[in-house]
Amino acid sequence: MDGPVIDVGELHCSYGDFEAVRGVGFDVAPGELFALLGTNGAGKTTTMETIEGHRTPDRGRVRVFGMDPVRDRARVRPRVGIMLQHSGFSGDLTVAETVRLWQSMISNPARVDSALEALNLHHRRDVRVKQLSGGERRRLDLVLATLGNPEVLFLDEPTTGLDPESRKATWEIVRNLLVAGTTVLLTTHYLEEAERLAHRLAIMHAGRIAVSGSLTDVLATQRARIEFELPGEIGALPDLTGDIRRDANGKVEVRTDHLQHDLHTALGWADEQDVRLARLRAQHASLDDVFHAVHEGHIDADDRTREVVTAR
Ligand SMILES: Nc1ncnc2c1ncn2[C@@H]1O[C@H](COP(=O)(O)OP(=O)(O)OP(=O)(O)O)[C@@H](O)[C@H]1O
Repeated sequence: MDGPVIDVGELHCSYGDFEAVRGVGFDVAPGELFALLGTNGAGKTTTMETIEGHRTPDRGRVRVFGMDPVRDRARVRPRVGIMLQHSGFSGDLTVAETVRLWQSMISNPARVDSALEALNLHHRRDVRVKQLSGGERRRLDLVLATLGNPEVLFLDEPTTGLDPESRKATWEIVRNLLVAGTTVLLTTHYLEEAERLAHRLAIMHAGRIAVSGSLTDVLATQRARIEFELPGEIGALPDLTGDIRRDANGKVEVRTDHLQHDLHTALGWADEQDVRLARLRAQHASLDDVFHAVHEGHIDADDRTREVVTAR
């Protein structure tokens, strides 16, 4: 389709007097994975549920395939797969019975066997759902969400509670879905998950998007860092473009917009002074740094200069 698959603008949602989502806006292009990150209670699930059509917003725009997910539910729902944080299936049914039950409720379902094989659950088909491990249960949730071959998949914390191997297996499945052209909206607390999977991402805090864009854009909102240690007898410091701080133990930290230039200068200075820069590290900002800055309020959604909007 032309235009975004998901289009959200100035979205506001409340629980009673409490406004949980305060003017959120983003769009997701066909075949793209967009990740919503954020602190606990930031409003990710509320935003997701509103786009899924489970909640009517106070105000703002929500469009999926250009349609209103609440008003046009009958036309939107068959094209969408949803993996909730907690699915409500009976634990007494076996895995195969659960998949068959779900299959009977949707149009265009995949075959039970191939769906279970894809997520390595085939050998567990006759086990009751309540006897599955947490990881197997999450994989079953993913089987159910993808059973109708959806064009758009909503994944709300799909790998929470999974061990590293199961998490990687889930990422592989999501990657295959992306290759097949599925559009994905993901919420996660795992920064690595967003780094590995997302084409674009947004970090939410207190109901707002603090920063959004491609990973490169988001990382560019924070300065790079150079760290080293100097012996106590060296009082001078190199003349760098970045901000330099030195603590009582001789540890030096530089925050800079010009990593390569300042690193070059620092190394030249060390040569001239004949000093060793012990424990030298130079690195661009990580997603963890950006997340921390958002959490600490150093990136504010109202500070529009910090918001990065990318043109695709
Ligand atoms: N049913 C509800 N009634 C009242 N307040 C709610 C309800 N559901 C969520 N909230 C509040 O709305 C805010 C946003 O919650 P939401 O679950 O959307 O955040 P989240 O970013 O998904 O959080 P988490 O990462 O912890 O899952 C939180 O302050 C939460 O306490």
